[in-house]
Amino acid sequence: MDLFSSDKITNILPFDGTTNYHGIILDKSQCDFYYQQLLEKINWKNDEAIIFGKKIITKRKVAWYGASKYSYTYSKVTKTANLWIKELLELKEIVEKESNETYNSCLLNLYHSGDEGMAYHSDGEKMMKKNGAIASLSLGAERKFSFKHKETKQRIDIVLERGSLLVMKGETQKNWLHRLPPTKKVNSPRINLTFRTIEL
Ligand SMILES: O=C(O)CCC(=O)C(=O)O
Ligand SMILES: [Fe+2]
Repeated sequence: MDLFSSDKITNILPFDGTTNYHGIILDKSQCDFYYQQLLEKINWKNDEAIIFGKKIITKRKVAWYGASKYSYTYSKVTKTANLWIKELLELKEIVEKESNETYNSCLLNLYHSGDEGMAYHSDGEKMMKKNGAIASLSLGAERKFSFKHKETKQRIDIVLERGSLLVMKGETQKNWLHRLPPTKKVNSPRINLTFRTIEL
């Protein structure tokens, strides 16, 4: 985190968690460069899960990367991490410096258009470090992102700008759900990267 960016970092949650919006941390040429590289080089796959005994295949594409071939089973489907590529290691370093945290894995999502989103959930999987920071970097189309408190149901909306960083930490996952709502207003793709720390 540099001296000049720290004053624009704000916790967007009113209580029960810390989610800092750092604003735009990548300039336009970095955004264009990494967006293209990731589109071409990432091992994108449609996500699969078994829900109520039925196989679900998402339109959104996903990929999981990390420092070793971590594997875990979620909704009866086993996933294995791909090994870091150069561009992800570069982005990881930028994000680690800006957030003052470290990460050992990254989940990537590719939303082809505003039709695709992600339903309310929290990211408290067993293999993730408890209350560990999750750093969300956005490339491509700007999208709205929403939080909903698990008890009070209070909602907080934010626009995730291209090249922006949002860092969820502390009790955010315990107390709040988040989602990427689908929207008719967006027709272009977005890539999101969430850097995380997993413990095996
Ligand atoms: O696409 C996003 O901004 C969020 C993705 C997300 O919540 C997740 O991968 O857990
Ligand atoms: Fe999430």
